[in-house]
Amino acid sequence: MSRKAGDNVEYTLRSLSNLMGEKRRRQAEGAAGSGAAAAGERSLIAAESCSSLNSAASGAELERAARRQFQRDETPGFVYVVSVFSALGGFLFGYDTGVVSGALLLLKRELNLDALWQELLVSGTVGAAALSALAGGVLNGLCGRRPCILLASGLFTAGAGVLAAARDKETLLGGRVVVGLGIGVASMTVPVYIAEVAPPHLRGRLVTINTLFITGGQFFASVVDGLFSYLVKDGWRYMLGLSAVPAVIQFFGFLFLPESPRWLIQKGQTQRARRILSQMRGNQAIDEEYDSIKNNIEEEEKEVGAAGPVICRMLTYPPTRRALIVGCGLQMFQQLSGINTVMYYSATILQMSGVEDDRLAIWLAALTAFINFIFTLVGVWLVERMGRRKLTLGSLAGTAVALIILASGFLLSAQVSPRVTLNPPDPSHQNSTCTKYSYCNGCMLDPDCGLCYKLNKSSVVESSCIPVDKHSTTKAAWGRCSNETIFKKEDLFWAYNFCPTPYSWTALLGLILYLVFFAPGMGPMPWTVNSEIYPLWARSTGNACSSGVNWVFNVLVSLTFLHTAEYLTYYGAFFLYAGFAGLGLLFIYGCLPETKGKKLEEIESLFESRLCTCGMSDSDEGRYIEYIRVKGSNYHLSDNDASDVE
Ligand SMILES: O[C@H]1[C@H](O)[C@@H](O)[C@H](O)[C@@H](O)[C@H]1O
Repeated sequence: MSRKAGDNVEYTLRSLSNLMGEKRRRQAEGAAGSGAAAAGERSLIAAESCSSLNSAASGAELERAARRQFQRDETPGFVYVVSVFSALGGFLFGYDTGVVSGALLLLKRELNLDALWQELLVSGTVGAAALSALAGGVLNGLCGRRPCILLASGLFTAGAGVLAAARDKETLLGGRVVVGLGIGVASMTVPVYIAEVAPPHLRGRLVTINTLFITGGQFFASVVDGLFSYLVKDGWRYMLGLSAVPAVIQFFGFLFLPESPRWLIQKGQTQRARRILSQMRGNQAIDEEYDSIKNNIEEEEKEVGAAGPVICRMLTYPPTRRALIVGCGLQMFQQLSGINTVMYYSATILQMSGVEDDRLAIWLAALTAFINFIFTLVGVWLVERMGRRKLTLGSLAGTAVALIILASGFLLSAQVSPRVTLNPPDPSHQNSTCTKYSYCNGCMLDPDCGLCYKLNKSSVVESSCIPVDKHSTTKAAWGRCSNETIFKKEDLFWAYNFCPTPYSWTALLGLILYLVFFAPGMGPMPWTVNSEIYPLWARSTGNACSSGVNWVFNVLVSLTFLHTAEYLTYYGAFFLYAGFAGLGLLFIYGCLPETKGKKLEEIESLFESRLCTCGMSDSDEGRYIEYIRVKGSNYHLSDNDASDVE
């Protein structure tokens, strides 16, 4: 299972430099100079390895030369093409989850949607994604990754068509459910597929590109929402239908793209697997990789047996049980840190900070999505440099601090919440709860009310808490703030969901910091790590479970946010998420091992020791043991993993 067991490869050079850890390694590399850089030919490296094996400096030279040679064995463009086409699934996941907020603004007017229907259209998709992610595990195992990606793009296309042509809300719900089914299958299949075709040294980066596409899809959706919000009639048809374009491109692209070679080997289709593997590896010989995958599968079958449902085998076999706990835990903490409420709530946070205009708020929300996207790009850059563990820990620590700042912003705003000074009589004589609030804070937390006020310099004057218009939250149901054009001319303001205070910028700062920290690590790493921690026989099921957990917590957090805010107030809700982020930090510190650079077949060995003992072995991080094969046809710079010592 681990490399120890499955290795039948002859190594003629072992570079062992654990004496002074990473620092010393760098010094040695620096001293190697440019002489070694020229040593590119394999034979030359082999010759050098014989004459200078005992010298640490020469060892470093060889190491460097081999590294250069290895890097020259360029990964063929084909791997990138395959990854980008698969990541279109991530783009559609991001687009379809992101676009709905803008579409709803138009839909609720045109189709007269009440709150329940709006909720159904949002959570119908996420709920369907949760179910299909779980079912996707079985499909992936039986039919392979490629048919699942084709199925997902088919569902995306069909869903987009239904949505664009919908005449009533029931059809809309049907379309949203179909799209959700596509999202679920894509979210669990794409990371697995990319991880299986990528070479180890690029795997983290390529899988993280999928999350870059998710956040790219969310950003693109917010721009489309902004643009089509000007098209009041039928604008939503374009918003919801546009996703058919990337879906069709992905579908046709994948008709010509190959199945995962690892899945093929598992199914005994070895000739096809060899052919695809050599297409993916270009000028690098594939024997070693092929053998190691094959040996690994055979050993897995011997060790775990093939009887019973995969999930039962996973739960009874300690290494996969531990991997599953780590994978699901990561996905759970990703959602419990509140990313989707922060994104969803960004427009309001921006309004709190003084952005009065609705359209401007939509565009600024697009800016929020852009920050999420750009900082995911930072994650793509960092993942192979810092490794998964450090990146995730750093990201979650920053996220927790940002949540505390965000919550403090709301807390300060609540404490200086303006008083309600006017109490105009309700012309409809309907008893409304709004009149009972004497501070803006209470008024803002009631989803039926908003504050109508004037500003004297920067202080709120002549304020009243009035019921919100049933069809649009941008105005009051009656009174001074019920006609947008008139009240804006009269220097009146309408605040729904927020209170105007001088501390609102703290929340804005918290929001920006949140995205800056969350996006490079906690956003992509749960997907990336899950794509690599399970052995082949358990990979589909493991990813199905963890993606399911992601979607279930996504629904839970989004659906409970408004209630949580009502009971705990906004700052309470964000303090709660900060608490979850704190727990997540402990979990990740204790339980997440480093998987950077390892072959998928080697990762299982990381879960052989007791669960959550990773923090204890942190001191080993400076230790560096590396095998480099210099004789034979493959150079695989292997891992800095002490468990490889024979
Ligand atoms: O990794 C992604 C990403 O961070 C998205 O921005 C978020 O909306 C998803 O829920 C999450 O799974």
